[in-house]
Amino acid sequence: MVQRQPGKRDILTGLNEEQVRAVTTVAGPVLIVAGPGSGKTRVLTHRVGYLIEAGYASPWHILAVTFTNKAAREMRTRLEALIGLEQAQRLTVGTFHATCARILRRDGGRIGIDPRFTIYDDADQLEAVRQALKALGLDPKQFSPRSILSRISAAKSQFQSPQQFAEQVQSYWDEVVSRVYPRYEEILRRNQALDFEDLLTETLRLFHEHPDVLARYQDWYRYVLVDEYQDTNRVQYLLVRSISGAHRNLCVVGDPDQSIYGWRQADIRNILDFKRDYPDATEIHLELNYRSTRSIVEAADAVIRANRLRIERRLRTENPRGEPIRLRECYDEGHEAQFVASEIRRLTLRGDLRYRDIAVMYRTNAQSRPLEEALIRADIPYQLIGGLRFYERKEIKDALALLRVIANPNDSVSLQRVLANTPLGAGIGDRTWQELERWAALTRQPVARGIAALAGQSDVAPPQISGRPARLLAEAWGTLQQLWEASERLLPSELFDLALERSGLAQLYHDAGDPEQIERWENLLQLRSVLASYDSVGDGALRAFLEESALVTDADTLDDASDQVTLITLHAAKGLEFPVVFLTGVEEGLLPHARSLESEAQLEEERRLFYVGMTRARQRLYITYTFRRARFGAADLSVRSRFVDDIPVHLIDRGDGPARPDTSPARPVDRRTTPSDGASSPPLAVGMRVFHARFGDGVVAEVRPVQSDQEVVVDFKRHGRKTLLASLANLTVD
Ligand SMILES: Nc1ncnc2c1ncn2[C@@H]1O[C@H](COP(=O)(O)OP(=O)(O)OP(=O)(O)O)[C@@H](O)[C@H]1O
Ligand SMILES: [Mg+2]
Repeated sequence: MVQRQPGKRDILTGLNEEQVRAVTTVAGPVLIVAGPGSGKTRVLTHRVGYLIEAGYASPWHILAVTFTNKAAREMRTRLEALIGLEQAQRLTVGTFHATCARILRRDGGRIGIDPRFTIYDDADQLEAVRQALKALGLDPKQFSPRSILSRISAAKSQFQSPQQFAEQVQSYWDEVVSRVYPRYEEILRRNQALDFEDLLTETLRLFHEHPDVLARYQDWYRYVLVDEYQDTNRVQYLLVRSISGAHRNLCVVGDPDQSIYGWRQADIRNILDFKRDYPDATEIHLELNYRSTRSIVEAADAVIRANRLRIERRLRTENPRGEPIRLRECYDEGHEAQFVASEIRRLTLRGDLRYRDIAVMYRTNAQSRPLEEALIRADIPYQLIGGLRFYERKEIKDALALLRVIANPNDSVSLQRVLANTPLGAGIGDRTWQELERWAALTRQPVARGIAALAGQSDVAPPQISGRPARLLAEAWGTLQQLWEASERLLPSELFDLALERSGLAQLYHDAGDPEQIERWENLLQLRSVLASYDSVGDGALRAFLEESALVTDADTLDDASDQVTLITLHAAKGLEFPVVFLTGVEEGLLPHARSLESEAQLEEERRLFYVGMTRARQRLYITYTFRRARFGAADLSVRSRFVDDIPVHLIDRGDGPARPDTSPARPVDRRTTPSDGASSPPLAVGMRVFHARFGDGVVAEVRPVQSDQEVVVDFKRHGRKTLLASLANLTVD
């Protein structure tokens, strides 16, 4: 096949002067700091193309690090168009985690890591914490495994060993964590598993202990490029510095104003310190935003300028002014969702916009539910990013656990899952499992070995299990052995079929009649088609597949091909762009999130998050907030986010009055008199004594006109100060 090989010129066309400089300054360290939509990612991609086309490097000498697998795939696709498929395939483009996993598979043996190691994803890690808690006799219901895990992950990413962590314990909570942490590590080691933190820290340890290995990678990756550099943490920073240490051809791009992963130990100093660590670095600023209309750019600029901890920089664009930013107050979250759905309907009916051009964003995952309901009711197709993902469904996890056990028999967490959830383990109860675990902890051997001993295939003293459970375990072991043997000769998709059949999963789901089971079977078939795409990979195909599936991050489920509205959290939306963006729930307590209200630094991070959301929009930006919102089961009055106040009024369109709930009979709206329905509300004035059904007696402190209604601030005797909408509050005047 003859491929069109574009030359240098092609790679530089369509770039502005500064972008060309960023692409062609190939030697030495380069720092590109620029605002959203200024072409940072585009520059990085073209730079890779340029290095190859201009003859500076062969594809295999280039390492490009992206923030998500999705971003990696996108970059690769663009490069295929720029430099041809063959060249693009030889590049290393991936996330930190994927890159490190590859390095450890190859060279981890030098520091005692079995190349067949399993990668524990978030759910596996939580399960390991749960197991550790149980082993310590602590109740997972009392000590949130999620919080413990995030504390452990934080410690690990700061190189704190369990011992070091224990030495600096200061609270009761830390004390609990310090007991769980070593157990957690032990469980991972016993299962030959690495968590996400390990992938990075173990790679660093490998480099540190074996300089010859590091030297090999340094020589290999002569050109290193990193996107979204502002969100790298300390460990990632050290990795980048090590790998690029010899040639120093390191190019990083980022935007300190978009640093939103502080809670995951991202360290904004990495970008600020770059110049100190590389005093000879070429620094390039990209000035122009190509993504958004002038209204959006000016509004976003005004919002971010209110942060104090930032380098003064102006965002500007030559794009047309476009439409104003649409700010809408809605009655509650149901009404907000209705408003979003009806706007989407309106926009798409006009014909120039498709569903996939539209994204609805929110601060927390839980906010997606009413939105989903409204979209379903309006018959609008959508995809949810970061909800219950495909890979988190039970049947998928079960099948994956089975495949993992086949790839690595010593992975006890997966083995337990297989025995607990598939017909393979039918009849094997908790008691049996507890004994196996006790045995494993005592002998410091993988559980698999205990089972092998029961089946008469290992010389170690077997666990104390006899009778029917022992027989069942031995049988299951026999089946697994057949699968191990088969895995040597079968293609991934063939192995999948065999594994599903032998484990009984196929019969369980396929032969079942009810729709839910059929849906599960369909999901399994979908998984099979993913596996089939690895059939052509050759040796190590199964492992490559398991690797990818463990590393899929939230943003990776985004499927560009389908015409669907995207529902996504602000965190996952980083780096993406959409013609139309709805930012919903822009309220105090949500954005900024309640947890961030106490510290200035966290408040600033929340503001950056809002800024990231605003700057995803190309043509139209909606900002919505509610008058009241159900939180923790009870409806609470909401206050519009302070961030909105920083948008210059002339850029805003508030619509004509508060957006009105649609009182169609399809969804009866309780108590939903529209605010303009003010006839029943008494005239209120400051100083009046009033009574409210829920809050009791109070005195009016303030009255403000809002569109066609009044906002009343009342000091209640028992419940303190509340802000109410006059037409809805049903206040009785004394
Ligand atoms: N010189 C240019 N001419 C035309 N369009 C451009 C140019 N540079 C960038 N763009 C377009 O502008 C948009 C934003 O570019 P890109 O995604 O690379 O920005 P970014 O700086 O990486 O943004 P973010 O900070 O949000 O990740 C893209 O659609 C890109 O194709
Ligand atoms: Mg980008």
